[in-house]
Amino acid sequence: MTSVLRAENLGKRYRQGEKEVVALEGFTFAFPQGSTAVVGPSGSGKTTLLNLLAGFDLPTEGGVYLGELALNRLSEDQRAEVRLQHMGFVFQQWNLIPTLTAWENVAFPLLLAGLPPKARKERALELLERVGLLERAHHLPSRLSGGEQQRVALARALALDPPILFADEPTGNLDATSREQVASLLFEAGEKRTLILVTHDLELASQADRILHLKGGRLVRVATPAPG
Ligand SMILES: Nc1ncnc2c1ncn2[C@@H]1O[C@H](COP(=O)(O)OP(=O)(O)OP(=O)(O)O)[C@@H](O)[C@H]1O
Repeated sequence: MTSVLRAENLGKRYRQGEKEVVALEGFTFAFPQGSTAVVGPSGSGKTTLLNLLAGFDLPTEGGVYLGELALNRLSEDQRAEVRLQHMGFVFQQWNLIPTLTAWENVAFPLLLAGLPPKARKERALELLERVGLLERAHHLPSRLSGGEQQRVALARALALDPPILFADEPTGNLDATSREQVASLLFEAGEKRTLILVTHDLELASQADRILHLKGGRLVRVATPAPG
């Protein structure tokens, strides 16, 4: 198994007036290929961890490494470039651009990456087909259901075929049927990637290859769910 993303003794403290909040402490883990769910009570550091792993935020201790690359030694612009090239994101709020159609939303990262128009459209339509939404390609997000919007968001996250995929409560706003559809597409996409999934939903987490339990900012347990 190859490990592309690694956290070493990762920590984050926030200062709140006189007080210091330890959001994450001593987190060391190498994320292998496949899916890793991160669970824990509210305030246990899940979002903090995701923000550090993706380089949205910088740690107060330790580091995040993508192969040999130390993320915290890079500038904000360089980290944004690393995200564009190596990471895809699916969040609870779909964050689709409301004025762009489904395929244009999916094609947006391809535009940022400098692909020519024809290649952008072809790739976007191929991705929409993969998530079962080809016939919705020309719809604006407002004309799509929550589950459909989340599938568009997943297609967009996969546009540049990133080796790392982050998902934060990706099924949080969905009904049971859409939840299953999105979960199955997500885990399928995660099989050959490194999928890092933050969730409160233990049923969703149990479909991952491994589950990291955070408590009070610390990694307290790494569990492997029983297959099936
Ligand atoms: N910007 C900030 N300034 C100060 N404290 C913060 C900040 N962000 C997070 N914290 C604190 O760090 C701790 C961890 O927060 P975090 O959001 O990572 O937890 P979480 O597990 O994602 O919670 P939830 O499940 O509710 O989203 C909490 O005590 C939180 O109050």
